[in-house]
Amino acid sequence: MEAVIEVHDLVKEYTIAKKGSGLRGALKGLLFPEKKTVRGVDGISFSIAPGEIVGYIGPNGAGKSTTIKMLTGILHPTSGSIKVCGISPQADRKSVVRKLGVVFGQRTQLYWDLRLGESFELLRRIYQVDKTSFEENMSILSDVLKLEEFIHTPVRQLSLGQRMRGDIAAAMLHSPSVLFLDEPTIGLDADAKHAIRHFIKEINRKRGVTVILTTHDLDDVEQLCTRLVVVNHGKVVEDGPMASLIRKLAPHRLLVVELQQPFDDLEHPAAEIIKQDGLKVWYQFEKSRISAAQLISELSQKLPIQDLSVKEPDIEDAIREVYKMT
Ligand SMILES: Nc1ncnc2c1ncn2[C@@H]1O[C@H](COP(=O)(O)OP(=O)(O)OP(=O)(O)O)[C@@H](O)[C@H]1O
Repeated sequence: MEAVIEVHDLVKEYTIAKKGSGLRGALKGLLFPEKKTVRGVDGISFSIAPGEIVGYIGPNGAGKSTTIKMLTGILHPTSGSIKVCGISPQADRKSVVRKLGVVFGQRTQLYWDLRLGESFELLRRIYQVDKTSFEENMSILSDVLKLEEFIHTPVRQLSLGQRMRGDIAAAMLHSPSVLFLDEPTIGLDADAKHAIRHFIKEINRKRGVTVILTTHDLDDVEQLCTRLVVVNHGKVVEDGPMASLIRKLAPHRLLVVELQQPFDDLEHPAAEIIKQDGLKVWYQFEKSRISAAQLISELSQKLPIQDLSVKEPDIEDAIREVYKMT
C-alpha cells in the first residue's frame, strides 16, 4: 500500500546567537553577535501507511514540532525529502494543505469574536468546501464532538475543552485524509479528553483518516496509538508497534509481596529487590528468566506471605527508559 507520509533523511538547522558567559560575554554578544547552527531535526526517516494512528513522541526539544511544521509546509527543511499523499509540501503547499487537518493544542484557528458556528462558516469559505459536503460533515462532527450545546456561543466564551472540540471540527471541515494533532488533550478535564479520544477513534475507523499525534499524555498514547515513533535529539530512536516497544524497552515485571511479619532472608536468585517498605517488598524480575508463577511459588515456600500482586510493564515504563537516554 502506498504511504500517506514518506519522510527521508530530514534535517532542519536553526541559526541561533552564540551566548557568551558573564556580563562581559553578554555585552560582547550584543555588540558583535556570533552565530551558531543547531540541528532541531537531524536525519529523520519514516513512512506512514493510510489508516495508521501514530504517536510521534519524545522529550521536550526532541524535534517533534519542527518535524510537524515541515510536514505541513510551515517550515522548509534544510535537506531531505517529504511526501504527503505523494506531494511535496515545499513544492506545492496548497495541494498538501487540502489533504491535511492540523490542530495545535495551544493555538486556535477559530475566530475569537465570532460564534462557533459562524467561525465554521467562514472557514468553509476559506477552504472552499461546498455547502452540501459542509452540512454532511457538520452533522457528523457535531454528533461525535457534541458541538450543539455551544455552537451559538462566541469563541472567546468557550471553555478550553469546548474550544478544542471546535478546533478539531474546524480541522476536519474539508474532509482531510491526514490529521495532525499537537497535544490535543492538554489541560482538558476527563470528559473532554474522553470526547476527543472517542472522536479520533471514530474518524479513523469510519473514514480511514490517518492520524499523527504528538503528546506528552501517555493515556492518549495508550488509548489511541497503534504505533509509536520516538524521537530524541532530532533523531528517531524507536519506531514500532506499542506492544513490541514495551517488550523491548521495559522487559521487567514487578512482584509486590506483603509479608505477615518481618522476615530476614528475603533474597531470591532470579529476582532483584528494588524497594522495601515495612512489610512490603518489591521484586523486579525478567520474564525470560523466571515466570511469575514460578517466582511466587518459590517465594511462598520460604516467606510468610499475606498478599501479593504482579505488575506488567506499561507504556510509561517504556517511555521512562527512552527519556533516560537523554
Ligand atoms: N525557531 C527556532 N530557533 C532556534 N532553535 C529552535 C527553534 N525552534 C526549535 N528550535 C530548537 O530545535 C530543537 C527541537 O525543537 P522542537 O520545538 O521541534 O522540539 P519538540 O520536540 O517539539 O519540543 P516540545 O515537546 O517542548 O514541544 C530544540 O533544541 C529547540 O530549541
